[in-house]
Amino acid sequence: MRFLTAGESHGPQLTAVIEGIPSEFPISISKINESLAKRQGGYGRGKRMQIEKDQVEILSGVRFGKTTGAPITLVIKNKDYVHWQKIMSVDGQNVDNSRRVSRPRPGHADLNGGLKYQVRDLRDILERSSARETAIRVAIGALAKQLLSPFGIQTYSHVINIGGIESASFTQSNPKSLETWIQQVEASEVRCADIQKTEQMKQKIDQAKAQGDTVGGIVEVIVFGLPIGLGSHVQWDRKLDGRLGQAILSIQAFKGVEIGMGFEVADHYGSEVHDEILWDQEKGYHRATNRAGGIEGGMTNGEPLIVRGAMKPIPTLYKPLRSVDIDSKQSFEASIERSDACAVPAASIVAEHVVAWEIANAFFEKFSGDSYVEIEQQVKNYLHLVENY
Ligand SMILES: Cc1cc2nc3c(=O)[nH]c(=O)nc-3n(C[C@H](O)[C@H](O)[C@H](O)COP(=O)(O)O)c2cc1C
Ligand SMILES: C=C(O[C@@H]1CC(C(=O)O)=C[C@@H](OP(=O)(O)O)[C@H]1O)C(=O)O
Repeated sequence: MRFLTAGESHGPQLTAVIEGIPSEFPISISKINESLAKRQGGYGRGKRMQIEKDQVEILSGVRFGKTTGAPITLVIKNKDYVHWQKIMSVDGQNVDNSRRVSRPRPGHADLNGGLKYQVRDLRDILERSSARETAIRVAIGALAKQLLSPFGIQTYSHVINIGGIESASFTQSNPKSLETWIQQVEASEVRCADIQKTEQMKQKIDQAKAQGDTVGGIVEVIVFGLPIGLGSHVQWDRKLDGRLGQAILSIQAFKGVEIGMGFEVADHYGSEVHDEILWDQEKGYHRATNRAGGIEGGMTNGEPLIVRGAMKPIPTLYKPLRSVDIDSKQSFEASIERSDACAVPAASIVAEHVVAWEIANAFFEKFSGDSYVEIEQQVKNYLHLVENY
C-alpha cells in the first residue's frame, strides 16, 4: 500500500490518494471524522482550530460503505481558504501580496526551503511544510485503523510529558482496566491519564504562553492484538522498527523516537533489558516482560507495541528569535504567524495514526490479497501454524 498527500495549509484543500487497499473492507466516514476532531483538540492550540472543523470526503475507491480495491481519494477542505484566496491565488490574477514572508522563522523549513527551491516569498515553503498536512495523514491512519480492526488490532495514544512535566508510560502505570484508562485519556485536555499531571501540564502551557514562549513533550503509542511476525529481519527497509522510526520522525517537529525501553537500554545490564520467553497451552509463546516494546529483529513478537516520540517546542514564538531579512540582509525579529503554544496532545493523535498506517502496511504485506476473504483465510492459516509451532 502507498499514499501521496497534496495541499497547502491555506490552500483550498488537503488531498490524499491511497493505493493498494484490498476490497470489501467496511469503511465508516464518521469514524474518520472522530479521529479528525480529536486531532483538532487539546489544550494550547491557536485560533486556526476555531476556524476549521475537519471533515473528510471520500471521492473514490469506496462504494456502499465498502472498499472496492480501487485507489481511494480523501479530501479535507480548508475552511480558512475563504480568507486566503487572493494570498494563495493559483493563476496570479487578483492577488494580495501583503502576506509575503521575507524573514525566515528559526526552527521552520523557511530558509532552507527558500534557498533550495530558489523562491523569494518564503510563504511558498511555509504553506507546504505546515503541520496542517497532518490532518490528511490522520484521515489515512483512521482508514488504516478500520482495516486492522476486524483482526483485533487496536491503536491508542497518550501524552507522557509536556515541558518536562512527566506522567507514567502505559507500561509503568500498568492500568487494571484498559477501558477506564482510555476514558481518562480522552477526558484529559492534554490526553494524559493522570488528572493531577493534566493540571500541571496545562499550567506549564499557560506559563509558556504568558511569556510568549512554547513547550514540547513526549507522546506514546500502544498497539494491541498484533500477530507475531509483522515486518522482517531479512532486509533493512523491511524492519518494522525502522519504518516506525521514519513514520514518527516524519511528523512535523518530532525530533526523537523510542521503542520499548528506548534510550534507557544504555543504562542497564542485558539481563535487565531482554524479555524471557515462556510457553503455555493457553497463551502459546509469550514474554515475562515487554521491555523490547513488542519488536525484536525488526518483527513483532506478539507483545503490545510501545512507540514514543519527542516533539520540540513549537518554533513560532510571540517573543520572536532573531532572523535575517532575505531582501536587506539586516537582522530582524522572525515573522510571527498565528500559532499554537503547544500541540503535543494533537500530535499524539497524529503519531497514533501514522503508526496505524505502518502497521496496516506490514499486515497487508504479510497477509497479501486483493479482498477481505482472501486475507481472512491467510490470517487464519497463519495463526494455526503459529499455534502448532
Ligand atoms: C499538530 C502540530 C501543530 C503544529 N503547529 C504549529 C504552529 O502552530 N506553529 C508553528 O510554528 N509550528 C507548528 N508545528 C511545528 C512545525 O510545523 C514544524 O516545526 C516545522 O514544520 C519544521 O519542521 P521540523 O520541526 O520537523 O524541522 C506543529 C506541529 C504539529 C505536529
Ligand atoms: C492548521 C493546523 O496547524 C497549523 C500548523 C502550523 C505549522 O506551522 O505547522 C501553523 C498554524 O497554522 P496557522 O498559521 O494557519 O494557524 C497551525 O494552526 C492544523 O493542525 O490543522
